Formats: sequence, structure tokens, C-alpha cells
Amino acid sequence: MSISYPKHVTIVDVSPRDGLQNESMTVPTAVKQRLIDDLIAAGVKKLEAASFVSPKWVPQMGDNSALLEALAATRQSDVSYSVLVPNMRGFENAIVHRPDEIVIFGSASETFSQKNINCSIDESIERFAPVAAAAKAQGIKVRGVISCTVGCPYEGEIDPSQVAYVTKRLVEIGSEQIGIADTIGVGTPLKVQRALQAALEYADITMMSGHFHDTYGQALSNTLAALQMGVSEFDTSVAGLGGCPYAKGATGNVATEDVVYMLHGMGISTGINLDKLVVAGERISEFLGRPNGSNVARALINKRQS
Ligand SMILES: CC(C)(COP(=O)([O-])OP(=O)([O-])OC[C@H]1O[C@@H](n2cnc3c(N)ncnc32)[C@H](O)[C@@H]1OP(=O)([O-])[O-])[C@@H](O)C(=O)NCCC(=O)NCCSC(=O)C[C@@](C)(O)CC(=O)[O-]
Repeated sequence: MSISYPKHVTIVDVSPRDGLQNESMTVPTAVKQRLIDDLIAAGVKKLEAASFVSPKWVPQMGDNSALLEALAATRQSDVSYSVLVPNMRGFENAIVHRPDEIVIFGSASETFSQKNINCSIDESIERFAPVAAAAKAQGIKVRGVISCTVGCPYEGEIDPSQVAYVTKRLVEIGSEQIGIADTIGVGTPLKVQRALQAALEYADITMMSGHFHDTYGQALSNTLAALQMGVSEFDTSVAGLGGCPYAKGATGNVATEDVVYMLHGMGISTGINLDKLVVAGERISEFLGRPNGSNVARALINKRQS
């Protein structure tokens, strides 16, 4: 079978946002800034810096403005800084910092939508529509991410028709990109491909990105399955950090190091220096006092030490 893979893949490191939003310890703004600096030093060109959500719901993102202010001094023009925004209140707080991309985040599961952003799927689209319009009016890119595209912590399996429906609504309000997220990492390759196929009813493959958590150890296989369909952008998290406060039991995102190792091994470029990436993952893991969640990072560190 001959499969044609993209020559280059864009890695969106989401560790400063998804990676840290669920931490029980308070992560100082300076540590987040250092993580972002380390990622950029490793060659990461797109990252999720923070979310502009309610600090009562996600206290770890409460320093969103302070972080963006701190980053302003060293902001790189060739790096895209994305922020998550759930409503106009979040947009007004975020726009002061001129992010390169606004991420609106919906769900293919009604219950998860209620638990995560306190409204139904249709209500969320009503909230996102003015955000997308305001962002576009200011020349800022809009990406729509869909949570629970294969499984939901409350509803179980999700029908691909739900993914198609939310994709349609997000595209209608102006999403230029659609992220297919396996929030709790229950997906397997064919299920992920079915979710992607459903989204393709309303969006082009060039608009798609993948966001796979690794709870069941399937994230790298799911990444490959999406890659085989032509997806060329993936959300990943250095050291495999991550989790959603409203998806109990879900572990981190697929580790950036693991995806980069796989892609480079397949002859696909990312622009990322794996050794420097490992340093970034080690520094944040040490700060958090937890083992590095990347298999590749652990293997490279062990090799260096032997
Ligand atoms: C969406 C809301 C705000 C609705 O929350 P709500 O309580 O329904 O909102 P509200 O409009 O009724 O406002 C209530 C209070 O929150 C304030 N408020 C309202 N909006 C904002 C805002 N933007 N920024 C700051 N403050 C805000 C508002 O001003 C008010 O303040 P009060 O009068 O009580 O003092 C809330 O549910 C929320 O913040 N949820 C957090 C969602 C979240 O961050 N989840 C984790 C990220 S999603 C994820 O991880 C999945 C993803 C993307 O990674 C992909 C995947 O893996 O699936």
C-alpha cells in the first residue's frame, strides 16, 4: 500500500496551557515564561500560551494577562502564540495582548459541553460567533477545537455525526481550522479516522489538526492514523503534560518529543531540535516534581547517562 505523507508537520505545543491547566500546584508565571522560551529555543513555531477562561473555573490560567505581558518583551515574530477564548469576556481580556490565534473550544458531547463551559453545544456556538467575528475583524486567525470527538467521560462513545455537526457550525461562524480532540484518550486509530472523516464533510483536510491525549497509550497510533489521512498539524505537549479539569482520569497529551521522534524517523520535518526539546521537558518536569512522560525523552536521557 502506498501512502503519501506530508513533507512537513506543524507542531503546536500546548503544554503551557493544556499541560499546566490541571496542575494542583501553582505554577509561577516566570516558570511558564521559561517553558515557552525553552520551547521556542527548541524550534517550536506555534504554541498555546494560555486560556482566557474564568479563574474561578481554572485557577491555573488566572495569570493569563500577566504571562502575555511578560512574553511581550521577547515575543518572536515567527512564532504563533495562540490563546483559548470561550466568550466575548475572554476575547476582550485577550485582545489587549494581540495573540496570533484565538482558539474557540466546543464539544461533540452535550454533557461535556455543560460540564466544561456551562452551556449546550448550540449555546456555545452562539457565544463563539461574536468571538470569531471580532477576531477576524482584527486580522487574527480562528481555530475551532472539538473535544470528545470519539469518547466522552460522561456519555461514553460519541457518534461521528456529532463531530460533523459541530464542525459544520464552527466552519459557518468562521473557524479557519478544526481541531479533532480525543480529550480522554480513549480513541483508537479507526475511530479517530471516522471522526476525521465526519469532520471532512464540512472542512478540508488542510484545515484539520489532531489533539490526542495518551490515557490508553493510543495517542501516537492515533497521530499516525490522522497523518495517513493527510493531517499535517498536531497539538502535542512537551513531557506529555496535560489534562482537562473537567475530564477526570484523563492523562496528558501525546508527548511532543515522541511525535517529533516519530516524524523525523519517517523523514518528515518539524523544524524542532529534539535534544533541546528534551531539555525543555526535563526542566518543567523537574519543576513539577514528576517523571518525564515522554518515552523518547527518557530513552535519550538514559542513553546519555549510560
Ligand atoms: C466558559 C465559562 C467562563 C462560563 O462560565 P459561566 O459561569 O457560565 O459564565 P458567566 O458568563 O455566567 O460568568 C460567571 C462569572 O465568570 C466571569 N467570566 C465569564 N467569562 C469569563 C472569562 N472568559 N474570563 C474571566 N472571567 C469570566 C464573569 O465575569 C462572572 O464573574 P462574576 O460576576 O461571578 O465575578 C466557564 O465555564 C469557564 O471558564 N470554563 C473553563 C473551561 C476550560 O478552560 N476548560 C479547560 C480547557 S478545554 C480543554 O482542555 C479541552 C481541549 C481544548 O484541550 C481539547 C481537548 O483535549 O478536548
